[in-house]
Amino acid sequence: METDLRLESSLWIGNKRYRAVLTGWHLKWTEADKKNGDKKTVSVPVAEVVGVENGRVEILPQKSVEDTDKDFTVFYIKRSRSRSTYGLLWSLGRTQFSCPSRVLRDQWTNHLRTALKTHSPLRPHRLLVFINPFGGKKKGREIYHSLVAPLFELAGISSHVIVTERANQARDHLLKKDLTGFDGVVCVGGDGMFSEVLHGLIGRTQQEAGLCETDPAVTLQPCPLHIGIIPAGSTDCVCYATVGVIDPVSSALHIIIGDSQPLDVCSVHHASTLVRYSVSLVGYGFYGDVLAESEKHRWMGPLRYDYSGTVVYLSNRSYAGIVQYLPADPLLSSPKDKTRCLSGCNVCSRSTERLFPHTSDSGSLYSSHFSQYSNDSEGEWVSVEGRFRCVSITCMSSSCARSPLGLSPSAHLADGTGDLILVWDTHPLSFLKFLYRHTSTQDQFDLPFVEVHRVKAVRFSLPDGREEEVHEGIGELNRAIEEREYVDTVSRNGSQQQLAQSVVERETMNEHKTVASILCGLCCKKTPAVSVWNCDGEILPFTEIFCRIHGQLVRLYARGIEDGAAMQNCSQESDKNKSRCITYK
Ligand SMILES: Nc1ncnc2c1ncn2[C@@H]1O[C@H](COP(=O)(O)OP(=O)(O)OP(=O)(O)O)[C@@H](O)[C@H]1O
Repeated sequence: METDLRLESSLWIGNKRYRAVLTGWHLKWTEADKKNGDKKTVSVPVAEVVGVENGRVEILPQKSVEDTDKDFTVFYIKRSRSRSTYGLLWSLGRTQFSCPSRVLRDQWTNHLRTALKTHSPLRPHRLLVFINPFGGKKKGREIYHSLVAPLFELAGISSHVIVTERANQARDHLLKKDLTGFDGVVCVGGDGMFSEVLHGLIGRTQQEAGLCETDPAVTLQPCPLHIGIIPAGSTDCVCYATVGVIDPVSSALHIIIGDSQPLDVCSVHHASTLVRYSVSLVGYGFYGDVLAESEKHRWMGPLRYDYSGTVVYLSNRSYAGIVQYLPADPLLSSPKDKTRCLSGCNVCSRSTERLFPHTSDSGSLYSSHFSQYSNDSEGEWVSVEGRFRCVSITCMSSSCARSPLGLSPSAHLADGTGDLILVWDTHPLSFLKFLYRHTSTQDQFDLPFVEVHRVKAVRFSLPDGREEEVHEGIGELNRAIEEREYVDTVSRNGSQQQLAQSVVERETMNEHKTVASILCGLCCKKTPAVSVWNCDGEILPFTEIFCRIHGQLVRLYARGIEDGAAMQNCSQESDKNKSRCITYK
């Protein structure tokens, strides 16, 4: 809805005269000296104005300022399509305006700056930035200083930058240090770096609330600080799934304008221990084996995943297990409804109302309504037992450049549920068909050996007697794994300090044997009895786990995937509350 007109005058861009109008919500300019039919209007939402500067200013690739009395420059978000990605790329648009007088120039810049404050209440002022200098191609520092810092400076954001010197430094900082005055935390790196920040912020929030995060029955408190991701890793899946592109400038612009995307988080427990948090994949069987295998070939770089995928596929394994799950309300959505969770998703918005029933303004979501956070009432658990090629739980579509629709194309980012995908033992060619469908638009769930369920919690256990089998004949391998510093890998950016205490110590030895048996299978070509869990790219030290989905536990500086086609479809609908979830082909 447009508010009252705020400012209108003639302005010049180059030697052309324009009629410029600033309403509460939009800055528009229309060429004045053209016939009505030929007039084109450029309209920029105030919420997407990045900054307003006096004079004729450029920012990228280098800052230059021509300080003139009658000019001002407006920076704003421009969108373009990228052939290789599903979402839209954002870049910095710039228009230099000339006014007839300095007084009018000052009026424009003051009005625009006031409009920005009024209409973008979630814009950050101060950010804590962690850069992993070793993530991906080791370009984190360069990416931040050349592409991101100039944009933050333009937007008036001050940042405290920490270049990490060791794994888990960001997590430990967030758990222990004073965070007063920060609006958000930015990680420059890949999914591992994001995971560190996720664990640190969730842990800190629960500490301050006096909640015991290890207890799976406890309803965790949402984090008050937003997380921004500047992609600079070798795997940037969380960024891809929440922004739609892997592009540091797009991500920086989402941070600057204070976009806010809630995200569900899955807590993974073993007995009374919190093992890890996950946002994308908790996978047993194929995905666990591929990760375990790839750890042996780190020297190959990202190619190790292709290599390990082939090795594991050829070893043709399935695993026995008991899966119990708590289904989500089928009336709200379904993993097979062929919709996509896109920016402004209606299912997620309705979930916000359900999870935080007394909140009307998302900006105040975490400040004043903690006590209103309500848990869905428990339903009936369902139990299945058999042999599985893989068991996967995902809180989001987990789309990535290789699998543009992801593991579960209709999963939602913030509806308080996860999707449980069960792939029963099947012929190798049928399993290959399932895997191949992830790279195309064919429905990977439309296969007789695949089940998918929308769930709130999942429990996985081994059939009686399996543990015995696991522990046979693995003494040698245990030693080999210790040499490979497996223990370090597991705890590298894993659970909080307080989690891995006595229970872990006692059980870890047994569980290492489980992992050993996997690696044993791969080296000795003997089929192991159990697989391992791959939790967002880390191997879990336990086989029997309990997973619970926590609705909208964190917020990212993102807005979900913007899709041009979807926006066009929706703009043709008259209903104000239309769904932004479109049908995919
Ligand atoms: N200074 C550092 N030295 C070593 N490791 C670090 C450092 N800073 C962060 N890490 C760790 O590096 C791991 C990988 O980082 P990141 O996700 O940024 O890059 P990546 O290339 O995508 O990694 P990967 O593909 O191996 O997950 C993270 O788990 C993080 O804990």
